Amino acid sequence: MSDRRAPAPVIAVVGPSGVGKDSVMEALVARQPGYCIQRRVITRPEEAGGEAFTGVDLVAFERMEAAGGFALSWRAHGLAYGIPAGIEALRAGAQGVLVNLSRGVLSEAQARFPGLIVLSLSADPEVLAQRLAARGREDAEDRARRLTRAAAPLPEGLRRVVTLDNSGALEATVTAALALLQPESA
Ligand SMILES: Nc1ncnc2c1ncn2[C@@H]1O[C@H](COP(=O)(O)OP(=O)(O)O)[C@@H](O)[C@H]1O
Ligand SMILES: O=P(O)(O)OC[C@H]1O[C@H](OP(=O)(O)OP(=O)(O)O)[C@H](O)[C@@H]1O
Repeated sequence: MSDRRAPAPVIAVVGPSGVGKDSVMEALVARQPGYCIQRRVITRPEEAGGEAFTGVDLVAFERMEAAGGFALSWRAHGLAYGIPAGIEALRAGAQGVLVNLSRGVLSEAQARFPGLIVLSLSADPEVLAQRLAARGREDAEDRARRLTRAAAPLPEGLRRVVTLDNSGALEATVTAALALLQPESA
């Protein structure tokens, strides 16, 4: 009998821009030893701030993509996003690996990562608009475009979905998320 542990589940944190995906991910990792975050590669300058990510230009991104460097990649908001293939090494040593994904890539993610858990966050429309504005990274036009995707549905056929409203305090969301995720990821 092998004594190798199965890879940790990938926990895809999804929801509209400004809903709090990165904040919830950071708070979950701070509260739950064994959880870690897989950083994304994004065609955005690292100085833009926000989550910790690897910023590359489109030529470098497409080179990495063609070389099989991404477990998943997609385009949104005029940017290209990739989840490095190195996520498998993180899964080998963790209890859960959190990634910020597009809702549009979830079916592919479930096929790529068996046992995928989706943590789907929502917030009231006025809260979303306020948070996006407070973040201050996008101009008004880009913010308005992002808000039109706020209610985008999840694809059919996802097997493990945890849905939470993050309109209230971050701590409340994280406590609820841990209670719902831990039995599943233990
Ligand atoms: N529960 C919350 N209560 C108050 N502010 C929050 C909460 N969750 C996130 N925020 C704030 O909202 C903004 C957007 O959060 P962020 O985590 O960047 O969202 P996303 O990754 O979904 O775009 C940030 O300024 C963050 O500090
Ligand atoms: O298909 P959707 O579910 O609408 O998602 C589209 C993109 O928006 C989200 O980005 P995020 O809110 O993190 O914005 P950012 O990557 O520009 O920070 C998500 O991480 C995807 O990259």
